[in-house]
Amino acid sequence: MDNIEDAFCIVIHIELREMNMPDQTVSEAQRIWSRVSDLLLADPSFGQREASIIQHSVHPVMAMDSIIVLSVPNNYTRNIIQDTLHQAVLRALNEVTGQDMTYAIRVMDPHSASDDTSHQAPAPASATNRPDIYRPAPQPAWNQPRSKRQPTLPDPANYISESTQKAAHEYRNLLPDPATLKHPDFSAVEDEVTPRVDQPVTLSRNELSPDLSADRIEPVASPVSQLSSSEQAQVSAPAHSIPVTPVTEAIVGSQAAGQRIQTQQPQQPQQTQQSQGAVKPTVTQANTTQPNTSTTATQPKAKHAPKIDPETQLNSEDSFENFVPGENSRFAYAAAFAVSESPGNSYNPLFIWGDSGLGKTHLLNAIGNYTLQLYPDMRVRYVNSEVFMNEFIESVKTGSGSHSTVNQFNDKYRNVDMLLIDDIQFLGGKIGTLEAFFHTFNALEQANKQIVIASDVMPKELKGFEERLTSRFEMGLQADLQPPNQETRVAILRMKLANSKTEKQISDNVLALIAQQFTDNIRELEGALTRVLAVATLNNQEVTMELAQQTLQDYFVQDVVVTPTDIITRTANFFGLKFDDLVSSRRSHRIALARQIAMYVCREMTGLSLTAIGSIFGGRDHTTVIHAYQKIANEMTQKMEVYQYVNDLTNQLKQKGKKTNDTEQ
Ligand SMILES: Nc1ncnc2c1ncn2[C@@H]1O[C@H](COP(=O)(O)OP(=O)(O)OP(=O)(O)O)[C@@H](O)[C@H]1O
Repeated sequence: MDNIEDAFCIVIHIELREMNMPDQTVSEAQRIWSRVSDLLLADPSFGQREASIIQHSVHPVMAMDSIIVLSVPNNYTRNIIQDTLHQAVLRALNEVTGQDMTYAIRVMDPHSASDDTSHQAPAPASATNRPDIYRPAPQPAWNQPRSKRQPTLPDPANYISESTQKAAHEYRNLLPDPATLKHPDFSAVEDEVTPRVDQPVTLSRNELSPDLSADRIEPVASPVSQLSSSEQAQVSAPAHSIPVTPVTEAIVGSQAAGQRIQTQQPQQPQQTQQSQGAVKPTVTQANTTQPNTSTTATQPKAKHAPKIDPETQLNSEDSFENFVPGENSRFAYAAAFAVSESPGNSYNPLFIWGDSGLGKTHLLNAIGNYTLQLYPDMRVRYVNSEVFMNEFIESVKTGSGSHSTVNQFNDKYRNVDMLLIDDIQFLGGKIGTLEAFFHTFNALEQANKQIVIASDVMPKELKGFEERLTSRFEMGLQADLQPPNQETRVAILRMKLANSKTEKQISDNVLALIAQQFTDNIRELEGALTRVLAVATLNNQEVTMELAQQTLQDYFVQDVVVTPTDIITRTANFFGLKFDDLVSSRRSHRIALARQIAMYVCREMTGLSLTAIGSIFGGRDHTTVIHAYQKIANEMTQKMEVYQYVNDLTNQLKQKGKKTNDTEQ
């Protein structure tokens, strides 16, 4: 019998006989499978993933006549056996038994039969009486040593739609065999895995905040002296000083995204006439697209605030389900999916890189969220590298380098099963933090814990990183994200529209028009959709081509120089506030609204990371920025004045940016 499907039919008959299944059929199956798996594991053509499946995920149930019944935990495992191991299993069975033997697979989780009921044998009535045979092994915690782990993958169908799963598995053939990837040799660093805090740590110059002049830097004692100069500056900065150190670094980094940003500490703006009192924003939109206060358009339902899990720091809103894979991102998407399904086993580290706004953070969060759905016991942590650095420096600062605080930091990032680190490029030249990250990386890699890294450039283009680290990044799988093509951009817009909860319809022509104008950055694409929806909703109009064209006319002029200082200054002026109000901790309604609008515009116009924006606004957390961004995006479609503030502010900034450009040319 060479058709595996026939075997499944036979299994149904076998199942009926299982109630009286003689024990020797069980031991016979175990004997056969043990030898078959030895043969398979000796085959060098199989990768880590297959080896792991053979060793841990396949359990012999019984052998009878010329069939062996194997149980696997889920459809995913079954598919891999059928797709990549089928012929080899048949060959090995024949070799071991000396006869034309075949196999049948039973998927243990009954729910996972959803996509193949024709193949699925019903659970035998005797199953509950034969726990050693029919029940899956107890679900172990993921922090157990790897050798003791049992398969725990529940049915993905419980968490993710069939179409998403199908797409991810379809693209999987784009991925290389994990076994072909080189893996780092850790022998050289074994002794160093836990850095000693009593040894000098060097902080590099660029870990110093550029706006902190050297004479402001107080002498620091060991182990602070082990940090780079910019890290030292942060350590020695008085608690009340403005937490700008990481921000300025990020700002410099953001130039890659085509923005020119000031790095010095923003000056308090001159009091202008405008800033003496509240200034009503000037309306600059053409009449047809002006939000109309007198109309009561259908209000979209308020989008709930993003949920950032305090423990994992994952944003629950970013999933594989709401990520639209296109030609530009299929490889990264498939790799991300594979890593979620088989963390630590397939591609480690996974290095995702691409320009701003192309979905790196989204994929990182999707990996974390999906992994936790599949493996609820796993310890997953998302961190932006700026936060990583701040926490590292804080650990040195708080305990004056004592073992306890540094160890707490180490524990936090080493005692995880999956570390997702975003914007790694930010650590360039931060010698002390890079050292800490190097050891974290090694500790995790050695323990087969999954590491996923996001960056705006590929490993070998990372600036300020030692070769020992970039070479490690290169040893996993690198997956890039490119700007999406027109078709994918339209698909993304369609999905964002569906998820926006607005009741407005937008024709394909209009979606195509928006997609044509925003080609390089999906965040901008989303921003454009938000504006078009806002104007239509507030005017109670349909979204016509004309309305869309007019709304987007001047939206995001290319090559405009916009700095956070400009944005904060102008927003403060708009609201009759001072620059300092927006970066202060004050929370009056007016200040909070102005601050949220300024954060929204910063996110849209500067390409700064969430963490960088949070730091600029008085050291706020990145989750505050996400909240502000989504709140304002939502309110723009509901409140005319919010739309106008944002629109006028953007127009003013663009005008100023253009002038600056013109002067410089
Ligand atoms: N393929 C996609 N499908 C749906 N939404 C996407 C896709 N790619 C990106 N997005 C959305 O675009 C926005 C920007 O994505 P994200 O923040 O992940 O980009 P990024 O590459 O991390 O940018 P940055 O480097 O500036 O932080 C997010 O709202 C994200 O949900």
